[in-house]
Amino acid sequence: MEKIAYLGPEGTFSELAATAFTKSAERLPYRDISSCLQALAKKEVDGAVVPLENTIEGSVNITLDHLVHKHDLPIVGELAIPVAQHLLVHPQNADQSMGIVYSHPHALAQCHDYLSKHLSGAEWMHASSTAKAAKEIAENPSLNRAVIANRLAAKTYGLAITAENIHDFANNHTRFVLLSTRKTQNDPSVEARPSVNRKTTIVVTLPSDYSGALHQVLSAFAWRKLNLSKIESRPMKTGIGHYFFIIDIDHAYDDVLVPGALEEIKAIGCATRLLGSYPSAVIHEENEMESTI
Ligand SMILES: O=C(O)C(=O)C[C@]1(C(=O)O)C=C[C@@H](O)C=C1
Repeated sequence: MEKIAYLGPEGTFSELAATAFTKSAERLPYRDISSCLQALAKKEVDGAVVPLENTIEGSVNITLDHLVHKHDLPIVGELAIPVAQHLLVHPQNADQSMGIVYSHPHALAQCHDYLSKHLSGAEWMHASSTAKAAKEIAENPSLNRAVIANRLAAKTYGLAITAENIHDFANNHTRFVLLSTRKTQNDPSVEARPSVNRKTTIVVTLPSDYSGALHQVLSAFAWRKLNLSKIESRPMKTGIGHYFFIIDIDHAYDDVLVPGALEEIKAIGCATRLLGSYPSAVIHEENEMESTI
């Protein structure tokens, strides 16, 4: 059976996403995103499902940086899943006010407005994942902590939901990617979804002594009418002011115009690297997810 690594323990959004990609695979929880990617690089698993970007919080930098700096692990599919955050407590503490709110930093940030309005006195405490926080308070009811996590975590760890849908913006989605060194470029589970699109993600490094290089990179796509759905700069980590760009193109790599655009970019001295050309789909509502939440 195929093995897929995800950020554990059971009940994370990453697990929900992994299930949405492939229900039949064996899902293996890892303590953090870098361990998931390392497990795939060492071929302990056949694939890894990791978060890339959230509607409210933006990019998951740890994933981007690992894909660019540490590993060569192709993206073979993408799913954006709905992220509904709830406030959970141990059932013994359902009537008490909690002094600490405990969760993954991204989950806390997605509920910033709610927390300032309803739990302004509470301290924020970071956990390695939403489900890790849920598991810990389930095991230690004496901890004076509320947790932000999903419905699956509440069910898995027997916690009470005291406030539902506390994320600050209704349309909260996180893009997850499936990475694999074995699969073909077409992940069949995403390919089979309605409204699937093709996307190509590249990393571009600009030549240092070329003014207007970014303008030229963008115009290589613009005059071919190739739509870009994302462009973001990240530090190269080699010195202040050194950046690379991650660009999402809304077309397949073998789309007739894409190779020409990339050749044009290379001709001005840019280095390019392909992170993947893959099918991409959005799951709009929680009830469209295969797993029970
Ligand atoms: O903690 C989890 O449940 C995760 O899967 C991680 C993570 C993230 O890294 O952004 C994934 C989706 C949500 O945006 C919140 C947290």
